[in-house]
Amino acid sequence: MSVNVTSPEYIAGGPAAEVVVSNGLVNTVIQFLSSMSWLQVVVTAIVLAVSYDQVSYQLQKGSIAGPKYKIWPIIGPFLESLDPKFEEYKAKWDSGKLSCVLIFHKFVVIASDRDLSRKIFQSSKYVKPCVVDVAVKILRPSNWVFLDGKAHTDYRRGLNGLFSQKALEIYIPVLEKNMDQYLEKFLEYDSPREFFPEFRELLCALSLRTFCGDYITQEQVAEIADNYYRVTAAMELVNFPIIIPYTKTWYGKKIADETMKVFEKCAAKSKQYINEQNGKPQCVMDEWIYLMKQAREQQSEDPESKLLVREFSNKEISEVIFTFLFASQDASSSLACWLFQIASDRPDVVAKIRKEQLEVRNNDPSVPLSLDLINKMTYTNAVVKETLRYRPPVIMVPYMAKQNFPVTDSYTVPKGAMVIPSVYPALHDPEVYPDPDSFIPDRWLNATTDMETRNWLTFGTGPHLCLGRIYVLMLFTGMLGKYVLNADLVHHKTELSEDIKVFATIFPKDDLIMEWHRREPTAA
Ligand code: HEM
Repeated sequence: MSVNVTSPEYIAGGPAAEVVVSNGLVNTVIQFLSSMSWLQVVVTAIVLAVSYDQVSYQLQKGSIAGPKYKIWPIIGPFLESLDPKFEEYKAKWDSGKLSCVLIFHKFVVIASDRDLSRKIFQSSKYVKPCVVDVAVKILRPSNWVFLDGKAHTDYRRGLNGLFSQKALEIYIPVLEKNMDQYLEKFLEYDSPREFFPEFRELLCALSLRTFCGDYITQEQVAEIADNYYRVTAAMELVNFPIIIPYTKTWYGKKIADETMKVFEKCAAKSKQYINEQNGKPQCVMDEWIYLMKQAREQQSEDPESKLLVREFSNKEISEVIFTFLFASQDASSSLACWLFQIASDRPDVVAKIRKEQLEVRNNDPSVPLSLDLINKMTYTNAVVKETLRYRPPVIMVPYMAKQNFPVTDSYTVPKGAMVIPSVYPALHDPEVYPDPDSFIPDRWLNATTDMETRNWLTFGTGPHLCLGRIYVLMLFTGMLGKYVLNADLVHHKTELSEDIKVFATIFPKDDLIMEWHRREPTAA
């Protein structure tokens, strides 16, 4: 807290008295400084800065858990934050329901408790999502993800229809065609390889085809899939205030801008197809433009009716679609890595999935995917849900306190602090998920309310709840079933396979070494 010594609250007397006192004080300080050597001035400045830093930390920390003193003066655990370790996060969660650190001047409060995490997610009066500074430059300041409160809720209402059951049904044939192509590619590899990059490419291609259909060319898909990692790599906690050519942030922004340009052109083509050729929606863009058309027609019939979906420009569409890619790419790649690693390590789980896959298709493996079929895959879906619990891709979500936030009766998060609800501890709560460090898909066959709601923070909760959550479950249930039915997955385990690497989301530390072999889907 800074104290203004010239403020009326601080000294009694009128404006004239204020000037006299502050002049006197300034003179005393100047006299004191001029009697010191430069070395003494520098040492005094450092001592004052370090003391201020410690006092500020102690005041903000209050009663919650955290190091007794800020061990590294000024920078705090900044170096650790550049290379985050899962074990360090875990130690923080174990240290208390609320704990804290101070990195430079940024005070960070971490909630590990389920109820406190939910409270933070749902307190939009006090908090808003917090992104690293460079995200605003890369995603553009006009992007909807930076809206807050009512403006955010209203905008989001226009996007909900893109992930309704009806819309999801439309995307399945496109997804299946692309899943098949990648399955062939994986089966053709003649030796084991790291599947972390393979899955990143697969998920990028699936997302791009779902979002843009055939308006995006195969070359554009390949180029975006190849380069997208530069966007993730650019999102560092601390960046230089301006973007310097040929640095990580420069490449990140370049790729984002080029990708948004591609999306803008796709949106123009989709408008032509839906509006001028009366086409049937086949991808997210089509569905969005179709919903706009429907809303327009409804309003022309009934001018008094409120527009359900307003008109979005091609540029706006391109920015929103980019946020979908941004939100999905790392989390979905993380889920793919854990899901296929876990499945290949557990032949009993694979056998049950295969049995179910044949049953729902009446023993005809050529039956194409549909929403109806996927909804019948109860066990396969349980495997996906258990993976999302056991290895949740997003382990915590940073928010920022817009004002002092009384998070408990005894502790108030100071305005401006980062406040982070954690996802992982709620999903490893032994009272709700007994034996939480074991992978037990069957637990989902008789799920309790707490399992599916109060503790289920995998996709967040509250006004920013993940827009793609139902799509994720549908896509991965369909894909796991199909891949396991058609391939034998061999995992080359290393001593790092079970260790967790944090790279925006979480991945097996050895990048998952696998090989895939073709199998006869009806084989016993
Ligand atoms: C395994 C995959 C995924 C996981 C684990 C995941 C998880 C999350 C989480 C934890 C949040 C923050 C929620 C909050 O603050 O309450 C989020 C937000 C979001 N997700 Fe996902 N997500 C996944 C995939 C996707 C996909 C595929 C899409 C789009 C197609 C998507 C779109 C979004 C969007 C747009 C937001 C921001 C919503 C808003 O601010 O209103 N996500 N996701």
